[in-house]
Amino acid sequence: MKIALGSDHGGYHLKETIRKYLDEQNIAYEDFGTNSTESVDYPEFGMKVAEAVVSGACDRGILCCGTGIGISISANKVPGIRCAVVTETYSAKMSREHNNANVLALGERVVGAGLALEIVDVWIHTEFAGDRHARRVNMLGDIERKYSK
Ligand SMILES: O=C(CO)[C@H](O)[C@H](O)COP(=O)(O)O
Repeated sequence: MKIALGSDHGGYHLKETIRKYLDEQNIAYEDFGTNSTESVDYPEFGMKVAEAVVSGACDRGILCCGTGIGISISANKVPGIRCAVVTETYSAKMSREHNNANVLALGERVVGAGLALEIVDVWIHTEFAGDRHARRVNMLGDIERKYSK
């Protein structure tokens, strides 16, 4: 599995923590920045990670900003992305099992590093359950197609 990793300045430290975790776990990743705490705009990084996932260059994405919200909204603008903002491990598991979330968003100003890594661990190692959930996820694609030109 290859992870696309990205953040704005508000999520930079958490992204770095997750990057080190991925290194330790021998999980491949591509880091799309940002590379410091200098102020940047989260839509750029949400879009880059989302595009890496929908293109197939990466299998899934992990995004961090201050709250996880802005960067997740950015990613979810890219057709084919199902980005979930998660603050605890139950939702991390469900976002994979039920929603087949292909991008995880975390807020550095919301969750501590320890909890964030537990969330990442659960999220990476949980598979989509399919069955009735596949029908519902397919319906999300129908909504995208309805509103695309
Ligand atoms: O959480 C975020 C978006 O949802 C951003 O990280 C946050 O808005 C950045 O704020 P500031 O420019 O004040 O550091």
